[in-house]
Amino acid sequence: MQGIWTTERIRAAEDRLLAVTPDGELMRRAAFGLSVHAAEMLAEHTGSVSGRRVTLLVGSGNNGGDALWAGAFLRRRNVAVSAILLKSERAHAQGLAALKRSGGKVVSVEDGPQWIGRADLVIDGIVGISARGPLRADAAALWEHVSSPVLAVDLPSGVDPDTGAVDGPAVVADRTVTFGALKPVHALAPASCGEVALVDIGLRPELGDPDLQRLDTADVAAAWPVPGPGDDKYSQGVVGVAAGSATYPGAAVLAAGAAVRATSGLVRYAGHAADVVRGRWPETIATGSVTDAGRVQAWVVGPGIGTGHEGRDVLRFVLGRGVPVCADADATTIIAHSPDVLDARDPDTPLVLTPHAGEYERLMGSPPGADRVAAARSAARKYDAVVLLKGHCTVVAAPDGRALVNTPQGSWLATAGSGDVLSGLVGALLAAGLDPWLAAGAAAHVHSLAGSMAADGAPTSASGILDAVPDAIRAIRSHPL
Ligand SMILES: NC(=O)C1=CN([C@@H]2O[C@H](COP(=O)(O)OP(=O)(O)OC[C@H]3O[C@@H](n4cnc5c(N)ncnc54)[C@H](O)[C@@H]3O)[C@@H](O)[C@H]2O)[C@@H](O)CC1
Ligand SMILES: [K+]
Repeated sequence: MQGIWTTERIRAAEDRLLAVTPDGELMRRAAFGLSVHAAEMLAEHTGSVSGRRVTLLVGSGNNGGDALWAGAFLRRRNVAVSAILLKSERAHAQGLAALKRSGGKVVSVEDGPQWIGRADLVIDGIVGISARGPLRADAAALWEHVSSPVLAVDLPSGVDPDTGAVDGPAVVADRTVTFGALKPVHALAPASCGEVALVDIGLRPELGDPDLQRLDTADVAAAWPVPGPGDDKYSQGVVGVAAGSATYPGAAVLAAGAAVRATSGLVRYAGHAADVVRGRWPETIATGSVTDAGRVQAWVVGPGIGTGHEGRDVLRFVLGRGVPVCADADATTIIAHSPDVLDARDPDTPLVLTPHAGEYERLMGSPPGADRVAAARSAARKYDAVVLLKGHCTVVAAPDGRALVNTPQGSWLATAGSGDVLSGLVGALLAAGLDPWLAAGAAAHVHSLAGSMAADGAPTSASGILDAVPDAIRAIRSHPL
């Protein structure tokens, strides 16, 4: 697992470390790491380091100090460094002195655009973890002129460090170099951060348990069910899928198909699309009703079942079986409109809810807002359920407060039916007995990997994602641990 800490926790840890570290040492460690990445980017983009031009955008805090010190280190490699001080009277004094000593040039904000225009690389040291809100007018005006690759110091300025929200002008970086630990912005705003690199400044021992996590490939590989020699089709966990309708059988085919592709046990289907599901997935046992579906170890319920009486009865029935349930799509809407259906649930059986923003609003009475992690946590508490909040980055929260983020590569998953595939994956992992929070997180991880493998740079579809699920699992399991 990769740990992620809120800026409040980072600051407290930095204070403890600063108290036992010589003055300026942490900033120099951070800045040296930053300068290494800057040189690497120059080499990547221009083929050389010496003789290249770097422009620093420098704000009034320590983030600007990091940039100035990095500029001084880059001078040692014969890089021409110019620094635009947004608040010249409040620029980091030691950093500025170091840059000047090294032969770096300080240029005025008015002359800034021409220096930015000539730069091979721009380093964003405008603000770091202490700032909130979009770029202010002076920085936003300079940002307009940037066309070279951008390296962000700690985080892209103008993006909220704790939520990744962008609410106005903000830096978009090709690479973000952060110090000591990942902050929420790095997992929640991949499009703003670009590639994220972590420079160790010795903070980890001061940090304690993370606030938020991200699954590594190794975590997903270790969690994914693999049958042993003693297993048969029942012992691996039977998945029940209650989805789709005679008019809309697609959701049923996709959710059942994902369960078929994700694990090697048995999948039962119950609903009005039984013939279509049986035709597409002959390995399933398909019946017309949940009441005669037979025994399963977990249910996926909701996609395409409708929100009327019949859908409610189906949901109530599966909630009362004493097995984990993944309630998706129409099932979330039913729960929002008729919360009494949850009375059928044995409180000890896990429930996973998978709302997108609109379904979340129905469940909670207000939209998720900028802080999607807090939003998922509060829904998890309210419903005593694991809540998988869909969006560009998927957030999974458990009622006990655990939360993880899945950071995707691109947005190809935003395609019709993609959610049906995800719920089938969650159901398969629940039936295999995984902890429901981990099941939802691992399913989101494989789903997004399958999406990017299926897309491979061009649009894909839910069927494409479904077909790529085995490749995604294979890629994860063959990844060196
Ligand atoms: N404290 C430490 O131990 C270390 C801190 N480091 C760096 O220090 C940064 C945090 O430094 P600071 O706490 O000085 O704060 P920042 O560098 O984040 O800047 C805060 C300053 O920016 C101004 N500001 C606030 N909102 C703004 C906005 N929207 N637009 C423009 N200016 C705004 C404030 O007046 C304040 O002076 C980290 O992100 C990291 O880059 C690193 O050097 C590593 C070590
Ligand atoms: K920054």
